[in-house]
Amino acid sequence: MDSKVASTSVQQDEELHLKSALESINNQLQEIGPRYTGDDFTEQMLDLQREERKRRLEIARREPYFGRMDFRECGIGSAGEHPVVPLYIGKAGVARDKAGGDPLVIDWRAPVASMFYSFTGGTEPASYVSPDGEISGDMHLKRNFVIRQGELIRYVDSYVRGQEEGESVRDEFLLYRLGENKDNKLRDIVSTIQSEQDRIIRGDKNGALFIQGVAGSGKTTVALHRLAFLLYQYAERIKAERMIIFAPSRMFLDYISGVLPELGVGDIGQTTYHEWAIQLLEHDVKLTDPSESLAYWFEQKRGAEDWLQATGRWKGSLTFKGKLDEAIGKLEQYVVPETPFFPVDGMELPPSQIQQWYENDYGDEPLMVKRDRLEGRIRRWFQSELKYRRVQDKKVLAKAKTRLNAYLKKLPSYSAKQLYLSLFRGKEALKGVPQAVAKETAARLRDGYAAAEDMAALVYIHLRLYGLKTPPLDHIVIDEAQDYSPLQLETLRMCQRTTSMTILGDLQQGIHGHSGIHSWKELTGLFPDDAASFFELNQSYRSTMEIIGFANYILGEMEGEVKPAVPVFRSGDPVELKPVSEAEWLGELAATASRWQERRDYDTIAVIGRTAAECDAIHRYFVQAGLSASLVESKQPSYGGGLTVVPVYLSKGLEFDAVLIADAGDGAYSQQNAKLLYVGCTRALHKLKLLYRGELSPLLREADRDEAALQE
Ligand SMILES: Nc1ncnc2c1ncn2[C@@H]1O[C@H](COP(=O)(O)OP(=O)(O)OP(=O)(O)O)[C@@H](O)[C@H]1O
Repeated sequence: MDSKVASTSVQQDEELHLKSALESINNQLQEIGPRYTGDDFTEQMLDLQREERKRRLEIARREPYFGRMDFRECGIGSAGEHPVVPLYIGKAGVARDKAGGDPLVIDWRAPVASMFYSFTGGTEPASYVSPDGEISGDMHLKRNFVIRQGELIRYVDSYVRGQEEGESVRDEFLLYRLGENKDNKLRDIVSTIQSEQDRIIRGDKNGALFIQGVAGSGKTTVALHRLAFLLYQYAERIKAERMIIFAPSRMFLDYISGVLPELGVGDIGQTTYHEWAIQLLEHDVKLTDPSESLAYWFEQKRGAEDWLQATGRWKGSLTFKGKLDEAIGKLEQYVVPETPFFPVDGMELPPSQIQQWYENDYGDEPLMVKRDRLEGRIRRWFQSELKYRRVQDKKVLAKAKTRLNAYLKKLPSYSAKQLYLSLFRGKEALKGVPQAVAKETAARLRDGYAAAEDMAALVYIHLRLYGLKTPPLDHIVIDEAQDYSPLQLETLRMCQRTTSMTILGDLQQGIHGHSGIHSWKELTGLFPDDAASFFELNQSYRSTMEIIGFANYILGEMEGEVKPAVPVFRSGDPVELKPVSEAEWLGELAATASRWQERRDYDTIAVIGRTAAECDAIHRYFVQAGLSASLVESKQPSYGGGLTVVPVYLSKGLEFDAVLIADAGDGAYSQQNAKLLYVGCTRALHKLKLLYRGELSPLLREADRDEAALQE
């Protein structure tokens, strides 16, 4: 048959199917009556179920499904050989009608839908694990749709049985999606999740799942989809309110804030480690301005000497945790006073009795909780003994009370801040800590402040002394985990009954090496072997082949083991590398940004500077030149898209259709700054241009020799 005729009739069939699906969804929505407002408990529960159904139908009304697969289950059913069944897959599952029956749309997280992602072609049987065991069969068709406002815009067959033509067709839909422009929010990828990503999304709930992924490999996106999957798969066992995402900044949280609602998931906590810590510490300390530390590390040139003196890695290490354990152990020795308690003559409470209560009655409770219970126990002993001895003389009673209060003062009572401060004070100050650091840390704490590098220690002490006062967390996601210390991760582990974490990052983007890890072993080592799994994502989906090829040259200049990113076969403009004189520099930046804005090819454009001071100057010039641009600063809660001027160290995690690196000269990026420059270049989806003043950065000399990759 003529393939054009065939595709016209497929288009018509799919349009008809879409029409009838939308009709069914609308009818079902109309049938859901108004909300129940009475007191009947059963009705209230039914109302909640109706609301949940309505929410799913509303998601489905916007885009009922994005994929179809035709599958024939192996074996013989009651009516003979199983037929080939078309299964439509969408963001939310929808029943065919109010009574249930066959699903009209299958939720992408359902076990059968996993084949849509795991099946990558060929005639081998496809299979999935259903609640009743493994089911296998033959895949006959895999089709992707783009549906907007109820209209079928496009469909692409990525697999048709009997017409396998290698892999090229399969990528067509992915390429179409990757070629789209992006706004200022990360989006869901349910329609194009790749099999390597799907394995992570559907990975086991228990244990710590680590993902090392190159820039643009979809780590953040995958982690968010995994949360949606876990909530669906373990609906009875985990709650959204007990899941939490840790991200590096408020701006980053705003950037990712759209994905979970698009996937129909709400109520998941989203925070930064430091904000969370301050809350856990009940605001007993304030965090010093993080922009001071950023300014220290990124605004001025830092050499090897500064790195050696940095205390962040030490304060986040397991050696330091050992010191904290020692201090807490010492404190524990003083909980039971050495002297007996004599409230009135002849009435004695010996330390051996108190010790016995302490050891036998309070189990594994945190130290200060045990101390408080002990205080209560002593008070009860005091009252009952006075009663038993019928002590009624007011003077004797008053004296006894004074003695009680004096005795109870002997039970040590410490906040995390006080205990931590005691480690840095006087002659007892921790050995191995340079005097200047001890002094500075103590002075800060006395003023009620703690630096970012002190937060994990404070949280650790607090949890050991007081325990977690909120319900334990069901699942934790840590994004940009290469910036975490082992002690930070340990504190989060203490907030769970059973470890269930998704920990993602990229060592090649570890620009906070003064405090973060240098090898994943530093974090994986916290878990027993059977409780940690490690995944690598080496394919980059964000950028064109040209951009990735260019950025890989920078990777080649990094110290230690590096893995080049593998691009998806998506070609775009060659990378541009252009020298400019000091006098031309700002004008050239403005002219390029303005040209890109006028062409309207890009929705988001970033001019990435080396420092905040440089960005400030560029932004002021742009404004004077009449360009509409926004400037990203360290404390900013969000960024608005369009043309943005951003310091490279704040651009981490974000992405832009077009990126202009303001100055890639050797004055801006020396050999030690490979990670920074790599982060900057890998923010670009479709277009990358770099200007440089003076000599080109040594990190780019190899790239500069590759004439084929560059545009003159
Ligand atoms: N399977 C996919 N289909 C379509 N787009 C994808 C897919 N995987 C990732 N992407 C896109 O690639 C881009 C990068 O994703 P994401 O930001 O999650 O990557 P990342 O690994 O966290 O990046 P980085 O470490 O550089 O910040 C996003 O635009 C995302 O939508």
